[in-house]
Amino acid sequence: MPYPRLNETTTEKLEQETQALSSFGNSNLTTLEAGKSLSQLNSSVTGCYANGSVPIFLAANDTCILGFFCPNSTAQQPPQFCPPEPRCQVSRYSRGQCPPQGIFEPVVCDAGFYCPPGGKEKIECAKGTYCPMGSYQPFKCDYGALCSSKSQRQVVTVPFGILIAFDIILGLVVAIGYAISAWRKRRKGSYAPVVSDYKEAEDPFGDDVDLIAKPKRSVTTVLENEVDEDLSSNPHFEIYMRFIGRLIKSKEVGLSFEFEDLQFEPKPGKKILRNVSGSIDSGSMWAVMGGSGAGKSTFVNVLMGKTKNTGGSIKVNGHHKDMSKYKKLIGYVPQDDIVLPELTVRENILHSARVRLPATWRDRDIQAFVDSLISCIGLSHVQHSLVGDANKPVISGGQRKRVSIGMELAAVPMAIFLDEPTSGLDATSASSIMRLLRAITKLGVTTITIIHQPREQIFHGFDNLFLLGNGSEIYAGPTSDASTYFATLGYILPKHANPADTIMDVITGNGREYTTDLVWSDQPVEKLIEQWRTRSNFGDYESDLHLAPVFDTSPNLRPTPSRPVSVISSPEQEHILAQTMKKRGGSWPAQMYYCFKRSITQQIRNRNSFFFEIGVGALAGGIIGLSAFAAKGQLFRGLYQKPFTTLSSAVDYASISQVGLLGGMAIGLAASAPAVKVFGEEKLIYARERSSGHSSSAYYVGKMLSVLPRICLSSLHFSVFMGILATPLMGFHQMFAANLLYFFAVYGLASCIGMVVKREDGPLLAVMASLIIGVLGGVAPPLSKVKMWHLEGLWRMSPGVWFTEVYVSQNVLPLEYLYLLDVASEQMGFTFGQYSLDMLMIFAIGSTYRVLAYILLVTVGRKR
Ligand SMILES: Nc1ncnc2c1ncn2[C@@H]1O[C@H](COP(=O)(O)OP(=O)(O)OP(=O)(O)O)[C@@H](O)[C@H]1O
Repeated sequence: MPYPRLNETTTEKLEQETQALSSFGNSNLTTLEAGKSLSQLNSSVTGCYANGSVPIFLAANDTCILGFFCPNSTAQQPPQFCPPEPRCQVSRYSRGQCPPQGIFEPVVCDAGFYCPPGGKEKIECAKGTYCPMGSYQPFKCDYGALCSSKSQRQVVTVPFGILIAFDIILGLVVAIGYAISAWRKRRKGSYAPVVSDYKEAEDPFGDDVDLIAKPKRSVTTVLENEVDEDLSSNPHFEIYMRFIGRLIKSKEVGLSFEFEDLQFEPKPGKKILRNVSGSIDSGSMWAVMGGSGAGKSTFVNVLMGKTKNTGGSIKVNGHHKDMSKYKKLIGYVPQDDIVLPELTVRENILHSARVRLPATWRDRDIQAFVDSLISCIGLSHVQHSLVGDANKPVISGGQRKRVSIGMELAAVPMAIFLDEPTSGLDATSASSIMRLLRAITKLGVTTITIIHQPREQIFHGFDNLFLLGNGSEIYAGPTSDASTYFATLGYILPKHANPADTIMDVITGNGREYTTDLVWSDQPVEKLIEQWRTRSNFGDYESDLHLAPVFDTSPNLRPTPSRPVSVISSPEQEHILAQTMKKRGGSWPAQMYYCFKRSITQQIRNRNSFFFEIGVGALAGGIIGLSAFAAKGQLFRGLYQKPFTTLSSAVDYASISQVGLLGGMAIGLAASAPAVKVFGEEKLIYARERSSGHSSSAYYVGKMLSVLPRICLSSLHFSVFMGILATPLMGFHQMFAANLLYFFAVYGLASCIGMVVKREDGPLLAVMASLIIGVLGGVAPPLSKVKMWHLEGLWRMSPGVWFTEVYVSQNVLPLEYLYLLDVASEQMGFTFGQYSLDMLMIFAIGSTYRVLAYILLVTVGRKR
């Protein structure tokens, strides 16, 4: 609305009003800037439109503060405030503006215009600039922003262009990635060439033998004399064995275990392992058998150092050592298949090989080794298939089990523990896996396998048996002696039945049908244990029974020469072992890189969740932007600067704080659920890798870096849509940076939650936690109130409060000349003008979450 300039009509009106004012009496006149005496004011002309309205002089001279339009005031007629008409008052309280109530009343410069200092002019905002309400000079629009003439806000377009470009690039990268992987799959269909590369040389790594003298039994000797025919006919098997020969040069540097009176009693009175003693020679193959709940897994876990024994002792190579020291040389195939479902069979095994084999191996060799291993475990035809999981299976359960075994074999451990490796496998696959294990045992690898119901052929493949019942040892010794031993106890194992089944019946207390009337008719498990402890009957009955050998040696399995179960380790061998351990495992940067790469692959394979997260970010930004769209960028209104404070409308401290609050909460919603999965879904795989010597920090850093592109993209989508619609005054780069840091913090927080809660509870709890830090943004309850409660410190521990402070501060500071910001700051509780500190604190809190997440990762991983 054009403001009336002095003309004849208004002059007349003013004169009338002046007279009326004189008749009213001068006592009604007041000034805010008491620069004038009443006599001076008497001589002034008042210009309120409403009859009888008495103006308040706002200044003693023609003062017009920045951002105001004072077209009519002069030195003689200083700016005045006229008491507003009721309708004007309502308008000021609700919309924040009302036309001037008098001719000398200043008015804040209209949006879309700017009023240069002095306030005498109101100029249209030119194209390429924008003028929010109360501008005294135009704000320059960012490059490419939509700013027509008379714009009161800028609509940024460059970030939108960047976003589209990123999305196109992302789409192309994904498409190219798929094309490459499809091409690789086709190419890898016949990967035979690597075989010929390695087959011809007797020892392709000859000079690499820096650890030990020649092996007792060379790979060639084993290959020629001690391997079952069906294995040796596979050309890949030879390659595989030669690779193993590269690492395991001699039986003397293998791992042997001696244990005495091993006990595990997690709580008083609950004995899981009771005084288990024995020894396991290096390069021997043991089967651990017993009924369900007999303590087999516990025994193996204690032996490996995964579970701390509560009594007894374990020696490795004759020395009392911390078992965790040997983790790089020990392989463990858990009962459950802990594999990454988003990776292919080959990728799972290759990752394990890359991370655990010596850093000196060339990647080409590692790949060739993995190819040969995959062939040996019968997975060549599915090597490029995704592993999948129980919910979305891609390969069969038996194949997944073989992947799990392959991941350990790929590390060429010196001792391998397997918890029911054949469960879920068909008889042929089970035999083939056990043959492979037997072959590597002959090269010096100690193999300890928990096994249920092995078929007869597999049973005979074990050199030794360890039988457990109720946590106690029932038998430990050569498999071939077991029949004799049980005979001494009065059990005759039928010749044509599977001895494994018969033994299981006996040691679980169901062996009545195999008893002779020579001795006891039936023996409870306790009796068997007692017999084993005393062992006196063994010798007594042996000669009387004249037992024919019960176990036939399978024609497919060659007997292993029996060895004395004793271990002597020389200082030289200890040194060799120490050197071996040092050399095992990829370097830290390599491990980190492989984890990073693997995680990126997982994200690409999980593209739906990736795109969903980005889409939710865009949607959340768009919704918040829409909610503020109608305000046209005017998200704050404070009290005007002195001396025009009296002209102030109702303040609006809520809009911009709410944008900050909603922004924080929306980021929490968009980011927390996917973030919780980053580590939460992989706790088991991490624990498995960690127990095999994988660096925790390399894993963590690799994972963390891999989600940074995702965080950036989500933040960009969120910021662009919010920025375009809400058009806040703060620069886009500042808004993006704040959002990015807040995404970073939420990811950290959600990672912590994911570490400690159950997988299924993670997303919900992470969302709740991120909403809580958002609510602690200092908006409701306002930070000023929180300060009164002396709880500001608590609030300041949340990134939400710093984040909201950035939003509020950066949106009000450009209008600092117009509004009383110290009053606003006091009312709201926020401190303005500490952008760097605010950003630093969001980053610091986010980083603290990250450090906490790392500590939790290591702690939780250690417990598993
Ligand atoms: N840390 C522990 N705290 C309490 N009880 C435990 C603990 N570890 C194992 N147990 C209990 O000890 C018993 C033996 O468990 P373990 O897993 O060793 O048996 P298992 O012989 O491997 O059985 P299965 O063949 O069924 O896998 C079980 O009853 C198990 O619940």
